[in-house]
Amino acid sequence: MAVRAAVAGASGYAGGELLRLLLVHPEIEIGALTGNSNAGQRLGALQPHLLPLADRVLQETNPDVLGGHDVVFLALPHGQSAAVAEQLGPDVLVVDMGADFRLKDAADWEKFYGSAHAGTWPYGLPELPGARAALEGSKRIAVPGCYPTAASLALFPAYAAGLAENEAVIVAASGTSGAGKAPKAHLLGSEVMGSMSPYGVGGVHRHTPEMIQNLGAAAGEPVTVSFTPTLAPMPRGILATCSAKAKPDVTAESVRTAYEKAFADEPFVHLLPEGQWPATASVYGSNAVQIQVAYDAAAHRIIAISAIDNLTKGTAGGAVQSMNIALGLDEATGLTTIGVAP
Ligand SMILES: NC(=O)C1=CN([C@@H]2O[C@H](COP(=O)(O)OP(=O)(O)OC[C@H]3O[C@@H](n4cnc5c(N)ncnc54)[C@H](OP(=O)(O)O)[C@@H]3O)[C@@H](O)[C@H]2O)C=CC1
Ligand SMILES: CC(=O)N[C@@H](CCC(=O)OP(=O)(O)O)C(=O)O
Repeated sequence: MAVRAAVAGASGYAGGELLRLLLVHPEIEIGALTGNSNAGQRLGALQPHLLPLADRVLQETNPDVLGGHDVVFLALPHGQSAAVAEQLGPDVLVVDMGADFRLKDAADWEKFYGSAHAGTWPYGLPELPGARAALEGSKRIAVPGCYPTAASLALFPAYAAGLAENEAVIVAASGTSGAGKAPKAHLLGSEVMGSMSPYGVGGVHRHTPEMIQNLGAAAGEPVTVSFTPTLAPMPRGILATCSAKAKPDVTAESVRTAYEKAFADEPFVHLLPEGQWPATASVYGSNAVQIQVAYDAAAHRIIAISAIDNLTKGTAGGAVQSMNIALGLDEATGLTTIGVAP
């Protein structure tokens, strides 16, 4: 019997990407689609690439509309999910693509998001140590932020293997869809095209505590993270350049071995052959993650670089992958590692 799934936030970028994936998922039947300011609109007017759903009309986001489904995806601005989720029954699988339930530390939440902490749900990055076990059979999933997905996958093997000192430096470039559909002055075409620019500099970006949480868990001790996001003139993709000082006695060989071991059985993470480097174009529209790692002997640092599609593995693909695990389906059901090129 098909799994009925509702999508709240179906007019947004994350909701649209999720629907693109759910339309080809063999176990899913798409139920209610909701919006906010666009409630009452045809989906075809908002997401013209989702042809099979073009005549569906967006409903309002409320528990009456979202109830009665097996799975409810919340692709809402952060801070909006908790109120909706608490009105959905404990038997419904709720997958929050926003930030509301990602952080364990309430003080971190309050500092970076400026509101009361709603709680903590099993974290939807299955590749992290112990994450799959927490997702199996769960009725609540917190999908990670896009930058923490890219950065945590790039660096956790170094920490889990005890190869890196407890400070990491992460500089990541994101495509503009990471900022959502709502118009923003710094995202006007003429501001973004042909230029790269940093933002959220100096430890203030809200994804910093999420990276600290993930890398600290892998290390088994606190890790400090200096994170600098940058905006790149492309619609999709994240390239994260991550480094950490190596512990004494680390060698290029020990680093390579740790990464090979960490990703040997992963269906979506591809540790590239030595000499080949990740590129956002190679993972466009796919749930794949490309990773390469190097040991800089002169600086005594481990350098790990990852590329993801922020809307696929960074949001909607990660959500579907975690949903599959929670439902007991094969983790890769409905997902592809095949990209679009050029
Ligand atoms: N874009 C990305 O790469 C990533 C996004 N995410 C997260 O996914 C979530 C959605 O992001 P994204 O799709 O980019 O954002 P968009 O701005 O593109 O879409 C937001 C969606 O939420 C709806 N919405 C807005 N306000 C409310 C409200 N008060 N109540 C109910 N629905 C509301 C909008 O409806 P309407 O259009 O009808 O007003 C729209 O469907 C966010 O939490 C975001 O942080 C996570 C990882 C990466
Ligand atoms: C380019 C850009 O603006 N990116 C977004 C991150 C997108 C994301 O992952 O957002 P959530 O944590 O809210 O899910 C930002 O830096 O705010």
